Amino acid sequence: MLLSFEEFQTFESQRETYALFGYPLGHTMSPDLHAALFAATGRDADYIAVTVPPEKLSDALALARQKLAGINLTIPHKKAVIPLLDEVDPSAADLHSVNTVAFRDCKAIGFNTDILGFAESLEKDGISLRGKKVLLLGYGGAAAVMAYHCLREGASLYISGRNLEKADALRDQLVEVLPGAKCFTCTRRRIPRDIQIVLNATPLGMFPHEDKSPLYFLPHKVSYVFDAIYNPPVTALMKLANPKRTKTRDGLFMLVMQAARAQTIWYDAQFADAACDSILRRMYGQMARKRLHDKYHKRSIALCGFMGSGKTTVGRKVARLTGLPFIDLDRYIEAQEGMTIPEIFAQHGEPYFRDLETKYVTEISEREEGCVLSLGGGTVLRPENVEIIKRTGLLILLDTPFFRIVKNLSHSTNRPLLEKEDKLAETRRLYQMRKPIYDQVADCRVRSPRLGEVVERTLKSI
Ligand SMILES: Nc1ncnc2c1ncn2[C@@H]1O[C@H](COP(=O)(O)OP(=O)(O)O)[C@@H](O)[C@H]1O
Ligand SMILES: O=C(O)C1=C[C@@H](OP(=O)(O)O)[C@@H](O)[C@H](O)C1
Ligand SMILES: [Mg+2]
Repeated sequence: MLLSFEEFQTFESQRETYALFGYPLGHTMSPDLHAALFAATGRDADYIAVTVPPEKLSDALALARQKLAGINLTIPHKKAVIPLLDEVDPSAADLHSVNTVAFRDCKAIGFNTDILGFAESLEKDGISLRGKKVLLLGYGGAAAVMAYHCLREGASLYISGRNLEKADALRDQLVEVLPGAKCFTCTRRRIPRDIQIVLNATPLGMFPHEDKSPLYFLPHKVSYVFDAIYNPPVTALMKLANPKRTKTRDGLFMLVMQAARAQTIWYDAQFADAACDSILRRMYGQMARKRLHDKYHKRSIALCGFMGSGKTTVGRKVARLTGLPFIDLDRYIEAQEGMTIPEIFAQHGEPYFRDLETKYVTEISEREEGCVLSLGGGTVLRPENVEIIKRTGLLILLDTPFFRIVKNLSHSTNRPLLEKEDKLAETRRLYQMRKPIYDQVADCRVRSPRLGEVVERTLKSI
């Protein structure tokens, strides 16, 4: 729920309620994210977003003390709220940045959980900072959080960005609160060659300017890239990394964990790793759905690929994570025709089945409501079908390695095309014939033998 300040003045909470204050507040994932976290701990609580203009922050905080159980703050309130609070946690005070306020014993106490979110995101990837040479791109609020954590953990930090004076100002602010910290600034041309970790806290590469990157190449010793951006989930900077040598991480897990830690502060919420991972996957699902509309102007996701590549299995999971309805074309045809696929092939032959595919693909594509549509392995071989699918759908290829496809098909009995004496030879023959067509028609592709990875990569490919 998004409220204006005026609406918030008359707002009456039905149950324990938390809020995000910001200005302006466009699209924010926080209400959905906090709702998912409340659900994970079984907390009966609401989370709302309130547009609070800077001059109303003091009034809004006074109202919050009466109506709310806790608040989060975003731009431009993180610093401005500090003089209005009764107490401020030392890290938040050092950073001049409060993103979480708890109301305890009639006191408003400020914390910064962005630091915790960043720390837990690095921890998830097993990254230790002690003694590492770290390059930080940017000098704004997110950069300050990341720099503070790196320096506290004993990294040598190089801050770079377009405006070196601002980088110098951030360095001076940090060295003042962390005396002895190894903090330097450098122009983009003087980046040390032996940098091991790169952190992006600039907005360069954020949707819709996805081709922008704060660097053109990575120093050759870089083993980890963290980008605070989460739309897109894979930024141009992250794409510079060679996956064999360099791990990458986008900013979504940091976002999830700063919210989780706010709930820990508010009501001592504890989250199992599995619960956070499951919420992270759902957030990737929501982001994929948003990008499907905003970037591609489509309402559906269609999965293509060879028989046994995982279209049906992956499609069902992608549907659950995006919240879109799921349709498997083969099951849809079977339900409409009252016959199984092998029965249709046996009684009417393949050309008849292909006409049914065109008929039902048209029907499904014309629906107002979008869906995740798992196609049959042969559906995209007809150019007409591809054209129909792409009118409303983004076509993603599950480019599953051949060895995995063969394993997946080993127990299959309901694929009439493979009912040949030498099933493996026929599988290979069809695969080699079709592979160039799949490659040609797909908008995006996902290649991995591991099912869990395929689902997440499918969402991130959008
Ligand atoms: N990457 C994978 N790893 C392990 N099993 C998989 C993988 N992809 C698919 N499977 C399994 O292979 C079988 C066929 O998958 P399915 O989703 O029916 O493929 P398709 O719809 O593309 O023909 C299913 O039993 C599924 O669980
Ligand atoms: O590749 C094909 O031509 C076919 C694939 C099957 O779907 P799956 O790809 O889901 O197995 C099914 O549509 C039919 O047996 C024909
Ligand atoms: Mg299938």
